[in-house]
Amino acid sequence: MSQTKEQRILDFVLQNATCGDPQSVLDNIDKYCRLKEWAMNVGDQKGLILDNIVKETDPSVVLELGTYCGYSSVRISRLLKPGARVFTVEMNSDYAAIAKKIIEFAGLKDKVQILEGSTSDIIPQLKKKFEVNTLDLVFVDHWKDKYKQDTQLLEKCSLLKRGSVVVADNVIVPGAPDFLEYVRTCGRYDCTNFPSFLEYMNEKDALERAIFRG
Ligand SMILES: O=c1[nH]cnc2c(O)cc(-c3ccc(F)cc3)c(-c3ccc(F)cc3)c12
Ligand SMILES: [Mg+2]
Repeated sequence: MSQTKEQRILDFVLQNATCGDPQSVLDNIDKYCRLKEWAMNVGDQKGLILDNIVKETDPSVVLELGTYCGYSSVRISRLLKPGARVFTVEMNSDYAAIAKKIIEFAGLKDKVQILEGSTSDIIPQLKKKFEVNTLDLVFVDHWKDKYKQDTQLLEKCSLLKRGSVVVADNVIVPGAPDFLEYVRTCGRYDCTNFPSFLEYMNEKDALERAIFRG
């Protein structure tokens, strides 16, 4: 059966990265996607900004919307203290299967739980089914048209507390203008834009950090 791009990324990692070494997994995904086939990982440049936000936040409970191949799950969970957890939501089961293998190869399976399904269905289940109280960090990186509605759903489900940090990828390319307008004007978030570049390209992109005021 012909391989998918995501299977080729996994194979490259398995053949070139070091088992149990998250940084080598990240470096090899970046190498493959820069030199061979572009893919929608947050990448090394925006990834460094995300690293700094994770280190500043030192979260115990992280929610990621959009797992893809697991690159940012590895990126985030490699920085977490013992006992801290990442819940990552992916609706594409082929992507989820690849991500599971990449996260396991990186040695991070005990820190990351992949939840397969739609964010609209899973977010309302986090408290009762996954024993989540509130979220310390949310990385929004799934689909531009769902950023605003899912952020409002997090509020509605009382999953954000004062100081909860929401970080969104791609707020320039492809852009999420309704999300940006909402978090910047609704009065419930302190927003900061972090200009960078689209992964593996010279196009301008940015992360937006929106800290919930409670
Ligand atoms: O959808 C995305 N989710 C999460 N991160 C993404 C990302 O980091 C980058 C892109 C992206 C792709 C192609 C391009 F020219 C510019 C940007 C996308 C995306 C946008 C529209 C699409 F039709 C399919 C993919 C996503
Ligand atoms: Mg992205």
